[in-house]
Amino acid sequence: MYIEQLEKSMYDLICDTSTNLPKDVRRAVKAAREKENAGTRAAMSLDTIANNINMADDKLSPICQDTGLPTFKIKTPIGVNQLEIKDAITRAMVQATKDGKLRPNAVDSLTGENSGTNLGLGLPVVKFEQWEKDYIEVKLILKGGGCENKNIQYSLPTELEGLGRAGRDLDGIRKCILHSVYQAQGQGCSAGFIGVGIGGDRASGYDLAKEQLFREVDDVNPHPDLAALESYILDTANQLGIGTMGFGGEATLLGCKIGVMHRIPASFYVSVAYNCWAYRRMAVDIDATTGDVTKWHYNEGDKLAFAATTETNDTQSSRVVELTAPITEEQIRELQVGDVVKISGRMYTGRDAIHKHLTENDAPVDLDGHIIYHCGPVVLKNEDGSYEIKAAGPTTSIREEPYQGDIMKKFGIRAVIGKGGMGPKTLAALQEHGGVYLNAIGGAAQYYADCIKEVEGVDLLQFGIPEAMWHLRVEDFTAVVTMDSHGNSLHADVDKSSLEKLATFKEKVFS
Ligand SMILES: O=C(O)C[C@H](O)C(=O)O
Ligand code: SF4
Repeated sequence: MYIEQLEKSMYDLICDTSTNLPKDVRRAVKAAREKENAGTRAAMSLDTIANNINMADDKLSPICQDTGLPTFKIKTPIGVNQLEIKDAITRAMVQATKDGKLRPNAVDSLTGENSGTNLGLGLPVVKFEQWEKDYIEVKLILKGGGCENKNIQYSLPTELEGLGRAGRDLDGIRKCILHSVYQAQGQGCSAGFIGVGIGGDRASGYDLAKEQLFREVDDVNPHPDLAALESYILDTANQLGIGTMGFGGEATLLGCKIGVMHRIPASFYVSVAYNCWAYRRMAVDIDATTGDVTKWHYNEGDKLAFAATTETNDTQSSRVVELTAPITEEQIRELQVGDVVKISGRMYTGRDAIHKHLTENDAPVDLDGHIIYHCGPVVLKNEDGSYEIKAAGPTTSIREEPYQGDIMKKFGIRAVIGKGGMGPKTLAALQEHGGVYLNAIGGAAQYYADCIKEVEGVDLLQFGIPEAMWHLRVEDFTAVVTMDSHGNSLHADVDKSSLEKLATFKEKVFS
């Protein structure tokens, strides 16, 4: 009985973490929304995010399609069998994957094969500790890949762009943390949260940083120097003007939590774990004799649902252009950075494996005039053999920078949709070939799944569900032109202006 109940409790924890944003995170998103001026791109993005949080609630579906790398941190009373807990988690992970609450996310690093179950070497991460209490505590974080890629570790002393020398003191630490927010730009789906670990070695420093992400967003650090640093960073980072999705704006960082540990004389690390707004972490207390959940954490206060978006907000300050593939070069050349595009008709997903594949092979379909969506959806197969999209937001586009321009030219692709923007190589290709980069709202997986009316086919499914080429029929799929065919890039502009702003925080603040 204990075993079955424990498995059910673990299943509930996994599903809730994936689908229900914690209350403290909701409060932070709400505060960000209140800061942004209506009608701006940042406000529009936060509206979409708020809508998406509601939709995930209603459908009990993943907030973001990237259900991340699961890390369980467990404390057990002396005498509790930890192997049984691990087995219960394993079974619950498999079930949650089958039910579309988790995307199959475990990929063999050498062969690229997706296990399909979320189980693999070292996955999920499960860490145990013993404690004196008589109940079990299980914490879970589902940390997405795009924000994980923006984690950064500094070894002091160092030189930082914009900020100059960062020495081995509190002010050097301050500079590293500010820089970590700058370097993430919008790529980790800002507005984000950071956990910082000061000290340790490379591995324990990152562990400490990630551990900070289990703190309540609105707690106060008991260490006065760190409390002051946390509040300084939160205030200052929000002056960088990076904004939601890197579109520019007032809300860049929603939480900063800093922990400290000893180091050895030669090493001085500042490790930063960046988490997107889709900050999915939850914890439960479990009765050690029955396996029942006795308490949910992060549960103080009212559960905020967000007011629905008004259509006018979307369009107030932008031109809205409707597009249906195949698109002509002429149509693309008319688009300018800042235009809002509503797409109906066909688009194809393609992310890391597809981009590599297309550089070396022919495309399985005619891509001339078509749209590629950087997306790895959560998909379930129905009994009649058809597919259902359960979650389908964009992935970070910059990973395709080495391939994108060449592929667009080779196959005649006119538009790519993703998030976080792309670099100079792609920008040059857009100009030369007549292409456009469209930024969708990262993490808004329910919102975009709703725009997908049908899966009309799939190719290269052998790459696994997230990496396959899905043929989608969409309606009113909304995205913003952030790189156009005239050499303009909103991402380059925001990077430049935020670096200039960063440089104004060069002077010593903490001694
Ligand atoms: O893998 C994904 O679908 C998205 C990823 O988390 C990302 O932010 O790029
Ligand atoms: S797509 Fe964005 S919101 Fe989703 S896991 Fe990646 S970084 Fe987080």
